[in-house]
Amino acid sequence: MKKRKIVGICSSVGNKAKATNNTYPIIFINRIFIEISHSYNLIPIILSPTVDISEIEQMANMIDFLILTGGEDIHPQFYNEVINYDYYEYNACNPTLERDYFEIQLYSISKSLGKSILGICRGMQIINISEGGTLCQNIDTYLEHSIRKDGWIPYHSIKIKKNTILHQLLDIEEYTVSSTHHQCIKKLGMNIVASAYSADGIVEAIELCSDKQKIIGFQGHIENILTNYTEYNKIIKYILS
Ligand SMILES: N[C@@H](CCC(=O)NCCCC(=O)O)C(=O)O
Repeated sequence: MKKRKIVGICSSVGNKAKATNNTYPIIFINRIFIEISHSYNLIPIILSPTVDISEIEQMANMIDFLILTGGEDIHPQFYNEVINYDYYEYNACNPTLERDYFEIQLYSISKSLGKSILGICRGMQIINISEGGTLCQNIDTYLEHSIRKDGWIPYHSIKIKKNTILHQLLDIEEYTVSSTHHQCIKKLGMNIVASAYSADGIVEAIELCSDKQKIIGFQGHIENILTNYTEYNKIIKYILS
């Protein structure tokens, strides 16, 4: 039997389990990543944050593909800034230093091993910070990028830059994405190419691809809109195959 490849999916850290009403710490992912993995005949593995470097190395060796998922704000200490907004409002129940450290290490090791990497939202920000870039800690532009308090998710259009892998894959100049973030890339990391922007100048996609490696980041949630915005399947296919 042909050995199935493994996709490692990073998880969020929380402290509430709705089903049981307990307050134990939990880790969780959006189930869509499991479904996407299965649709490519991959075995999904949920990666829990750890600060044990040997564990991180073993995880990176075990997987074929890495998905850095969305979630909490990355602490600005990882890009040499102090907090300049209400960090605790956005990360009320989740001190995320452990996850931040874990994902930055995991990204670097996975990259050095030549794994294909997809970063979504926070995941794209992890890629940028790991490559020496920085974030704008709180977006203040005319477009709506954050999820509203009642759960309503804004959509906006993005412009795709020519001469990028993203443009090669999608072969379109403009598309739409759903958006649930309040931070964004300020300074691009070394060698990172910004491949899409929103009308207010926010970096919406990045890439760091070569003949040997595929690394793509998306600020919007392409994973959640694959049925209606089918072109995004091409990105998933590019990374996971
Ligand atoms: N905290 C960062 C990143 C936002 C982010 O990843 N949002 C998605 C969270 C939930 C999900 O994965 O669907 C920011 O606000 O910029």
